[in-house]
Amino acid sequence: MNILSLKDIKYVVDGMDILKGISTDIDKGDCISIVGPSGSGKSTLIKILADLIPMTQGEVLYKNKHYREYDPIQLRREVSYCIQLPHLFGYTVEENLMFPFKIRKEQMNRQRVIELLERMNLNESYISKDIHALSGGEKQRVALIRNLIFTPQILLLDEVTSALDKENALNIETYIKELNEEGVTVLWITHNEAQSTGIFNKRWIMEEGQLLRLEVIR
Ligand SMILES: Nc1ncnc2c1ncn2[C@@H]1O[C@H](COP(=O)(O)OP(=O)(O)OP(=O)(O)O)[C@@H](O)[C@H]1O
Repeated sequence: MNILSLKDIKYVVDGMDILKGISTDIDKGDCISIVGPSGSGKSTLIKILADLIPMTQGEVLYKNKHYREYDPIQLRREVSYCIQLPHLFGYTVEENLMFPFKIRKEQMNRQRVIELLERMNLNESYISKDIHALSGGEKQRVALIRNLIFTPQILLLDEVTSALDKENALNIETYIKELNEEGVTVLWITHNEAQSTGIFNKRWIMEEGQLLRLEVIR
């Protein structure tokens, strides 16, 4: 089943064609790695799919409906976006992990939070930690947990394991693979070609604002 359709997406800034008309379909359950040289437009495309920046021209359809037909809050719950240098707010890890519950007007499910912390190799004590005391890799993991407390339909990831050591990067990859097997569709910008879990079923190769090639891996 087709979950996302990209129709001739263009993005122009100051007369520069950053994205030059990208069209493709994404099936539910796809796990796609997006690769390409620096400046080829990978992050820009992901931000458009995350509904964070408006495209200059084109359409994105989610479950056959235009993005603009959805309530933006609902869309953000279903299409979740996580970046390399995530923004954590306030002072503590708890404030950040409480946020997804807060916007749903729910009490924090502490058990769920602990389960995810442990899954990401962080223990319960992290809940009360000051975010300013976290390493880059710990911040990346806290941000990822914030995105995954409520499982999204689509997960958009931009270099989310860049600050992690090999073991933690592999751990996250394994977890994302499990989510994918449960039906979450994943688009993941990664420079790490040696992803060892065989997680991806497709690869998009971008160059100069275009989708140069689409490879089917399995
Ligand atoms: N708002 C903007 N204003 C000016 N230039 C922009 C803007 N957004 C993107 N660009 C330019 O568009 C090009 C593509 O940027 P983008 O971040 O999407 O590339 P990328 O493939 O993700 O690169 P990297 O692998 O280095 O992260 C770059 O040259 C960037 O400088």
